[in-house]
Amino acid sequence: MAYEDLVEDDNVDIVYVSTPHSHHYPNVKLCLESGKNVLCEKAFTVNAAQAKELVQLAREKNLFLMEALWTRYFPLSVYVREAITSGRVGTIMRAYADNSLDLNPEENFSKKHRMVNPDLAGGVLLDMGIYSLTWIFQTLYTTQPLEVRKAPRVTSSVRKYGPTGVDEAATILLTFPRDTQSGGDLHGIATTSFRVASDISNNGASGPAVRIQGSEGELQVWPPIYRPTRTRLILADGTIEDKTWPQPGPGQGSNWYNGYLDSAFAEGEGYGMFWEADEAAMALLEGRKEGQYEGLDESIIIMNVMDEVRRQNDLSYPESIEATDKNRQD
Ligand SMILES: NC(=O)C1=CN([C@@H]2O[C@H](COP(=O)(O)OP(=O)(O)OC[C@H]3O[C@@H](n4cnc5c(N)ncnc54)[C@H](OP(=O)(O)O)[C@@H]3O)[C@@H](O)[C@H]2O)C=CC1
Ligand SMILES: O=C1OC[C@@H](O)[C@H](O)[C@H]1O
Repeated sequence: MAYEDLVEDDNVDIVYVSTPHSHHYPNVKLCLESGKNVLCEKAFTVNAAQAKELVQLAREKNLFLMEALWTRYFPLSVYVREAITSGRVGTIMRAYADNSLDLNPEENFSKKHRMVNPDLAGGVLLDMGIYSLTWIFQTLYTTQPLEVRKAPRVTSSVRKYGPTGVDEAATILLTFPRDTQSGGDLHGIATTSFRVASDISNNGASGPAVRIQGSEGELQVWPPIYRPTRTRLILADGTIEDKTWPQPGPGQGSNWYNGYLDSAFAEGEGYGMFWEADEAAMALLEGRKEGQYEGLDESIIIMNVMDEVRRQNDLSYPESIEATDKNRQD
């Protein structure tokens, strides 16, 4: 079925867009213009200008639009955010987050593969770095009262991938302004790489890949941070709270293949998208127009951060996929 036919179908309430990043903007736009609600995979768009235009369109048409950042909707993430907002770790001050998978890009990806192809907005930042930024944002930004949240300042370094010129590693320092009475500025360090691993052992031996530090304690999350299953809360009074968070699915050893890379990377579990899909369905039933754990304004701010990282490191995609219809007309 052609996408044009799909969006004309009266039986369709909502469309899940899961094409390569380069195609999110035109695909989402087609859906919204045809009156369809949309759940759109990460990274939301190629740049913030595209995200802003889609958000404006969704709001004008009173349609639901949400970035499908599945991690935000896991019970594990709800627990971590609540441990922060309830004050269990004291005044939150700093977070580190790493999402690195030693993917050996030369071996695993042809130059045309969406992970490394600039024409499809390939590169580590939009595909994997988005998860490191998600952890920094959902702990240091989303946990602050809405009215005091401020976009971060950004300093970054990027290493490029020789064969195609996209980014293969990024290190981002984020400073979130916060008033002195509430604890002052917060620092976040987000890292991502195709060439080293958050957990080289693949069994947790490398330790946590997210650390969230407050005045009274620390929260830790074990990799992979896009779909974590293990947390530890350590408090200054000696408390240690270990938890595991099973993901629904056929289970390790089932030989179930998640469709990503070769069988060496089969994950054996993967129904975790249930939670974000459920959120989208609940929003439609309740008449909400955004996801409750990452609003559209926050998705735009995160796209702004990635734009800034690319600007600082002289990284751009072809104009044909950076453009918006608005800036094409100007
Ligand atoms: N949340 C998660 O865990 C994951 C999220 N993702 C995200 O999902 C999205 C898709 O990733 P993935 O499934 O790996 O992508 P694929 O490369 O497998 O493409 C998905 C679909 O997009 C369409 N497509 C692919 N290439 C092109 C192209 N050059 N031009 C037009 N359409 C194309 C095809 O749809 P058709 O058959 O209809 O033509 C294809 O089946 C990305 O945003 C990615 O970041 C990916 C993996 C895991
Ligand atoms: O979104 C994703 O999460 C799972 C990873 O394996 C993959 O790189 C990425 O696209």
